[in-house]
Amino acid sequence: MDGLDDVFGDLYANVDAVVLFSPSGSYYERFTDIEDLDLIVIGTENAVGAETFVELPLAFDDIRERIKFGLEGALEQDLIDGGDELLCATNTFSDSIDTLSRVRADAEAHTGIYDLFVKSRAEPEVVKAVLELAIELGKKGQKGKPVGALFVVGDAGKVMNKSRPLSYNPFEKSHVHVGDPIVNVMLKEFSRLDGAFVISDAGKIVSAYRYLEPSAEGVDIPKGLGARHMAGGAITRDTNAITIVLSESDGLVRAFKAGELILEVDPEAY
Ligand SMILES: Nc1ncnc2c1ncn2[C@@H]1O[C@H](COP(=O)(O)OP(=O)(O)OP(=O)(O)O)[C@@H](O)[C@H]1O
Ligand SMILES: [Mn+2]
Repeated sequence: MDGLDDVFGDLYANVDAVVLFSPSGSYYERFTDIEDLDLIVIGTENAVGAETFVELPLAFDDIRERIKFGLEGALEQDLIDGGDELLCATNTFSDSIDTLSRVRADAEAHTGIYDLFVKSRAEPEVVKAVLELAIELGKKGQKGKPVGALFVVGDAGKVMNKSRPLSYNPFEKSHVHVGDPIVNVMLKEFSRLDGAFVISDAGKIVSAYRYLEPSAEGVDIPKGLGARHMAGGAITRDTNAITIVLSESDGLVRAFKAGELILEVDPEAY
C-alpha cells in the first residue's frame, strides 16, 4: 500500500519529536531503536520508564485536552519549543494507541495547568488528590443529589486569617490528610454543609465550614456562577492558595490560582 504511505507519510514527515501518550511497554520499545528520534512519553505514570517523560495530572478523556495539557507540560519542562511540529500518538477508541495527530506546539496557548500542579505552594500530590476527590464527588453527588464544594489548598495560615467559622470545626484536633480513603469519605459527608474546606500545603485538613472573606476585589467568573466561585477565585488572589471548586449548579470542577480560572473539567468525562 505504497500509495497510502505517500499520503499519510505527510503526517510524520519532518516532525521534531514523536509524543507517545501512555504507550504499552512493547509499543514504546519499537521506538527506542529509531535513530535521531526525539521521543517523549506522556501519561499519568511513567509505566515504561521513559527517559523523557511528562506527567499528566489526570487521564484526560478528551484527546484534545490530553494533547493540549501534555504539550503544555512538555513546553514547561523545555522538552519542546513553541512552533515544533509533533506527531502525537494516543488512544481514542481502544486501550492501545490508535490515533495519530500532527500538532504544532503553541507556546501562547498557556492555560497554567502545569503551574497549578507543579508550582503551587501545596504539594503536587495534594493538589491531585483534591482534584480527584472533587471529580469523584461531582460524578456521584452526595446520596444521588448534586453537591457543590469548595477546597482551598495551601497557605492555610493566611487562608484561616481571611475566613471565619460557620460552625464547629470537625477537624479541630485531628491530624488527618486528604487522599486517605477514610478522610475522603468524611470530606464527602461534610460537603453537604456550607462553607469551604481549608487544606495545608502538605494535605492536612485544617478546617471545614469556613466562610471565606477575601479582601481581593471580585474576579472574573463564568456567568451563572455565584458566591462560592467568586470567593473561591478571590481568595487565590489574596493568598498563595489555589482553590478547587465543584459547582452544584453546572456540575463542573474548576481550579483557580492567582485569581485566574485555570482549569474547567466535566467530572462525567473521567
Ligand atoms: N464566601 C464563601 N465562603 C465559603 N463558602 C461560600 C461562600 N459563599 C458561598 N459559599 C457556599 O457556596 C454555596 C453556594 O453559593 P452560590 O450558589 O452563591 O455559589 P455558586 O458560585 O453559584 O456555586 P454553585 O454553582 O455550586 O451554586 C453556599 O451555600 C455556601 O455554602
Ligand atoms: Mn449558585
